[in-house]
Amino acid sequence: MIRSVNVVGAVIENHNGQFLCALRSSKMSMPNLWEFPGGKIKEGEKPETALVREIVEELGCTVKVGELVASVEHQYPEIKVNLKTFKAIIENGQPKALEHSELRWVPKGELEKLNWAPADIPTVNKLKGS
Ligand SMILES: Nc1nc2c([nH]c(=O)n2[C@H]2C[C@H](O)[C@@H](COP(=O)(O)OP(=O)(O)OP(=O)(O)O)O2)c(=O)[nH]1
Repeated sequence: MIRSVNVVGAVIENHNGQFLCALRSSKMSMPNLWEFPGGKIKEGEKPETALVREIVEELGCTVKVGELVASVEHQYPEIKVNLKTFKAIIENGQPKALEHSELRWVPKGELEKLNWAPADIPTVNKLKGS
């Protein structure tokens, strides 16, 4: 059976034009790859609601979700990921790496130097060209 998951990721930009990048920990699936923080959408949940929930769980802060950046279907060897990334701004709190091994603010010109989860590349390319 083809396994597929619907996933949301947050593109969070700060006032210096840097983007919040998160390194998946060695305990997560796809370990040691950079991603946009977020996670799986639950059955019946709106993508925007899922993103707010996941950011509280992973970063301990609340965000306001904005426009869609990219919608990507990526087939990994064992799973198909449907990833939607959204712009988001922090409303309350400071992001903390509650589940990731590292958080890093990266200017857009340096985003492509990170070792990204492959499904994230179209989002990185859109930001680079924006
Ligand atoms: N969160 C997130 N996941 C991504 C991105 N790119 C990408 O390929 N993925 C993949 C990794 C995982 O296979 C899946 C998301 O799973 P996850 O482990 O982050 O989600 P979750 O927190 O809801 O998971 P769980 O621990 O509840 O099972 O999507 C991304 O930018 N953000």
